[in-house]
Amino acid sequence: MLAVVPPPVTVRVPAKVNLHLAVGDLRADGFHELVTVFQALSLTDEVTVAATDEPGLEVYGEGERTVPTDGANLAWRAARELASYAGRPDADEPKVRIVLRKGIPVAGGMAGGSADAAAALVGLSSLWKLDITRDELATIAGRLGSDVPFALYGGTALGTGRGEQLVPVLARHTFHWVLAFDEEGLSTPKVFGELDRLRADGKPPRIGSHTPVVEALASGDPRQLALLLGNDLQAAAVSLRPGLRRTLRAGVNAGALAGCVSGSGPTCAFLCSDAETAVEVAAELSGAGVCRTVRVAHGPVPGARVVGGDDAPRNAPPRVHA
Ligand SMILES: C[C@@](CO)(OP(=O)(O)O)[C@H](O)COP(=O)(O)OP(=O)(O)OC[C@H]1O[C@@H](n2ccc(N)nc2=O)[C@H](O)[C@@H]1O
Ligand SMILES: Nc1ncnc2c1ncn2[C@@H]1O[C@H](COP(=O)(O)OP(=O)(O)O)[C@@H](O)[C@H]1O
Repeated sequence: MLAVVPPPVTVRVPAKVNLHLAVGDLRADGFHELVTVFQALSLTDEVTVAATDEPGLEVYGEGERTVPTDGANLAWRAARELASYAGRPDADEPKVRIVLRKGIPVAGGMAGGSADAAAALVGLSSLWKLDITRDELATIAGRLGSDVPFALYGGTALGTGRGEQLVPVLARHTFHWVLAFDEEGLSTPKVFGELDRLRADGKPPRIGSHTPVVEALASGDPRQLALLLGNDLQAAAVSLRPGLRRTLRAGVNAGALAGCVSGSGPTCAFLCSDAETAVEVAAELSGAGVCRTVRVAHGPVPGARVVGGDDAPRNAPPRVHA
């Protein structure tokens, strides 16, 4: 009998930066209540999924040696969750090969693992020809991690709950960013823990409401937005990684409008007035010796999408196996 093997599917998925990240108190379930404004950036990972009888996962690019290739990988967990949701018989070990090409720094506060999970959900829905909506995928995504639903939708969004409940936010125009990657990642739970510790000592002050940030996004004026970037986790990330103070200063000295730690860090994100300035800031920051790598990016961009722009697999016609 002839079995048609579907062609592999490749999905591109964005990193995120938190323009506003207000951390509430620790909940009974171990998570903190959040109010955050996410923006998806043109810094991306690419995830290819292919049907196979020899399941496995390969990682290339940013942090390739530090990313787990076993069942702990978020893309692999996504494959299992989706296979189980779809009632597939291979749900324990889905018959897929997953290849991650990473541009997003690992443990960098830019949600790279979450992005790969979102991309795996989108890629496998297409590979397995599942009749599933993005909202259904978002429910599965929320079980995998607080940041995974946003990576599905992209754009600019307000996140509440533990960050997984999303509503889109209007962002006029494109914003230009410079990203400074640090030598090593920071663990998200450790940074939240450090914030709890600092707060128990009565510091630091909490950032205010997200409303002015939403207004600045609607105005499209980067100068207005720059004044409002705020992240409650920044003090905790800087406390664990004091060198970030120098990086943040260097970006502003190089000509950025403002800088902040992205999420739980240690990546620093610098908002610039336009694309040309971003390139100049990146060049100066690379020479300043305050970080490992510098990247230029813009946002908002769409969430996880099959490469080629539609959900049709883009590769050569199906191979036929005897
Ligand atoms: C801080 C943020 C901001 O967007 O992003 P990153 O900097 O990690 O990219 C997110 O809240 C991270 O989301 P994500 O990385 O998906 O975290 P999860 O897997 O859901 O949780 C990992 C751990 O972080 C802590 N955590 C996470 C989210 C939250 N609202 N409260 C928490 O206290 C908990 O200790 C949890 O066990
Ligand atoms: N696909 C993946 N890519 C990166 N890290 C992953 C992945 N799957 C699991 N991880 C684990 O998740 C941790 C957090 O990774 P990441 O999502 O990149 O950082 P952050 O939560 O700071 O945005 C890593 O240290 C790594 O051990």
